[in-house]
Amino acid sequence: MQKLLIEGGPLLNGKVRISGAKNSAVALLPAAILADSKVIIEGLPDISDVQTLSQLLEEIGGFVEQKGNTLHIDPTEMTAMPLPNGKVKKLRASYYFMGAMLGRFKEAVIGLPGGCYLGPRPIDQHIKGFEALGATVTNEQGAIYLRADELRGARIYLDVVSVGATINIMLAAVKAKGKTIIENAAREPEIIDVATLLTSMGAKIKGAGTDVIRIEGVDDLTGCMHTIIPDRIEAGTYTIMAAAQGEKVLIDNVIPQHLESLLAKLREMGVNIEEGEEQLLITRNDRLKSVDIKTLVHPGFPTDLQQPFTSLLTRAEGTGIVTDTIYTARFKHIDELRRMNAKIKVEGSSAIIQGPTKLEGARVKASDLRAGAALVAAGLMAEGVTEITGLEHIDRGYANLTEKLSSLGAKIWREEMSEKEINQYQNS
Ligand SMILES: CC(=O)N[C@H]1[C@@H](OP(=O)(O)OP(=O)(O)OC[C@H]2O[C@@H](n3ccc(=O)[nH]c3=O)[C@H](O)[C@@H]2O)O[C@H](CO)[C@@H](O)[C@@H]1O
Ligand SMILES: C=C(OP(=O)(O)O)C(=O)O
Repeated sequence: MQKLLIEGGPLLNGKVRISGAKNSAVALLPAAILADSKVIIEGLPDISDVQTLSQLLEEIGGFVEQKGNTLHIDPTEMTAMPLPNGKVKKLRASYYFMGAMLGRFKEAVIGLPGGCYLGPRPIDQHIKGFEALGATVTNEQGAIYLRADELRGARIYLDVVSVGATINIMLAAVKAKGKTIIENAAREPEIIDVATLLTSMGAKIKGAGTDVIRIEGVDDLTGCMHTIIPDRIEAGTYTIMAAAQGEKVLIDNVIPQHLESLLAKLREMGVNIEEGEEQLLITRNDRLKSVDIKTLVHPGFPTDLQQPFTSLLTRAEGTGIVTDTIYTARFKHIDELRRMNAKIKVEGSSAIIQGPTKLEGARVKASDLRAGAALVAAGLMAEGVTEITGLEHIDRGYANLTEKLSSLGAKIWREEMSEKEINQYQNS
């Protein structure tokens, strides 16, 4: 087990290339289950969520071959093998095996998903969708059992705008008989990316990226080749780090339109941003002003960037309020930032940040993926050395983080933890 060390202070300079989107990748891999021949996905991020999903595809009989960042998935020999335990608990997106296996085999047994603990993360809207399509769904000892004699298209109104439910229902509906309409659908770019892959496989989908998605079921889906979109959350994280501790940083392979809400807030703070077609250039402003943010469904401010944004606010002048309306308890990073001398209090679903404060290096723990990103951003700005444990969370979603930040001039490295440190970490 390793820990991450950062000696804060050096200003970041240079270019960082953004990897393929985690939240697309984790749906594209299970989507390959639906094809009757090889699916090739290019530009995948080098993260543990992708490795875990590849292993799950192999567990159900898929043949998966990795060539650099490209994955060749041959789904022809796959079966409806139950996956009640084990790797499915390691990540959130294992829930996409429900929709994809139901779509192909009309049955599936999948353990309840893991992933970042951000407060309760129910999947009732996924289940509502599967049931509307004709499936019987039961929860037995922590595993979801799904079965249908036939899937039939349906009109499904999501009570809560959910990324996972929107994609999962799409996966189950593309091979259902007749027409499915998903109303109050989520509009994240990753949903468009998954719809693009499914369309290349032969699915008939209209409206992905809007709040009404129409799907006309087809009998067969074939293999295809697909290139994944860039990760807007990784891009947003590096943009925040550049605003926090950059001199001149070029973020490459980004779709700026995917980050409009973040860029608007950064500009309001006084961050200098130049937008290119696929690049963002961030140059230093020593005096940033505090702002308030409220997370919302896309295209609002993403909850996944709220935590790193909190770290940035510690160096801005004035009081900033961060309110998370999607995950109202997503504040486990705050106690750790306080250890680093941040002046922050949590009230209900808001964190109130008083700046500017000079952060100080400390021993801190990443409780989840974006809490980890928040601590890395803080470590870059802090005086002295910050030691971060909980790297298994960071590795789920940030490809080559140490290498990328080192190439920008950060003093960052990984070290093996001693047995005593591992015990302390596991008991904390
Ligand atoms: C793998 C993946 O893509 N993860 C992302 C996805 O998670 P995920 O798909 O799990 O998040 P959802 O969009 O489903 O959740 C949004 C909100 O709806 C609620 N809800 C969701 C489903 C449901 O059946 N019932 C229900 O009440 C959730 O508790 C949450 O408050 O979107 C989140 C919100 O942008 C992001 O933080 C995650 O990074
Ligand atoms: C919450 C996240 O991921 P997951 O849904 O995979 O836990 C995230 O990417 O910030």
